[in-house]
Amino acid sequence: MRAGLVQLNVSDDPVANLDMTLALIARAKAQGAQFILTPECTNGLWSNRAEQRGAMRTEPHDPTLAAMRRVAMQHEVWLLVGSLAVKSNDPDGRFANRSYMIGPDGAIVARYDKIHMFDVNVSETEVYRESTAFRPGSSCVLARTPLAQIGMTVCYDVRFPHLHRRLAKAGAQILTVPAAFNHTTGSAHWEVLLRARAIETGCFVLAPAQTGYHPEKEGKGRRTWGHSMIVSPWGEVLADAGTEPGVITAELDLDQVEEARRRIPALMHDRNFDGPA
Ligand SMILES: O=C(O)CNC(=O)[C@H](CS)NC(=O)CCC(=O)C(=O)O
Repeated sequence: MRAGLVQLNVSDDPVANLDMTLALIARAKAQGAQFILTPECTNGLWSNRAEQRGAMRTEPHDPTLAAMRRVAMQHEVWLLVGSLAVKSNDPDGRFANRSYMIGPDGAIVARYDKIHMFDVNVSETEVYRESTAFRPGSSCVLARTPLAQIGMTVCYDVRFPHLHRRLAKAGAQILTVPAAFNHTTGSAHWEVLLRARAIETGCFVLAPAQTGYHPEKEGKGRRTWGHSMIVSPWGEVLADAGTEPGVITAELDLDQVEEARRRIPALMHDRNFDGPA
């Protein structure tokens, strides 16, 4: 199976973001991709949460989601929409940061709400409080498709290895890590984290990412790292998108999942042990 990852540089204009996304999905299809993936926050990144609130829709009324279902049907591909910010039923009015697995008939076969919120002071000037705008999910999701068993995660989740291990033990062959990784932590951690998750689990890791400069955040620049990546179950980087918007593809041979786990059966070697709780 050929996977195609779309790397985006979104703004706070969902219409322009959708145009760019559709053009790059068409390019991935032209390059032979049967499974196409887009980054976290495909419908946009906002600097101003009040403006974002005005632009967000509930799931049945989200124009990006409707367009993604149509384009999956049009190209007859499986499509992982890394995430969309959608209005949820949260009592505090927060959005969901929700990832969608869409089939070639346009049906939504799985939804995953990002569990771990990026509430982090990257530096004195770079502060993120994702949980003020987004309501975290509380369920781990494995999408069972005819393509593969696909463990769904989003961005900051990549730092929580037990989530990935649980997905792999439940049968995942591919882990999806759509992201809007920030530039500072991306340069230090992104590739290492992705390769570690692949090696630990014996899964392919598909990580479509945002790249470049996004609308200013309360006067502070927001810059994402790019480097969308396809990693094999042995931990090799099969493709790296660099820093420009675009598409990368790679052929995924799912037999490599079993092979990597046969060579290093660490997934089966868990033991109970005593010690600090
Ligand atoms: O805020 C929004 O609108 C959309 N959400 C994001 O972009 C999220 C939270 S700020 N980004 C991350 O999780 C980056 C994680 C990261 O960079 C790391 O783990 O180092």
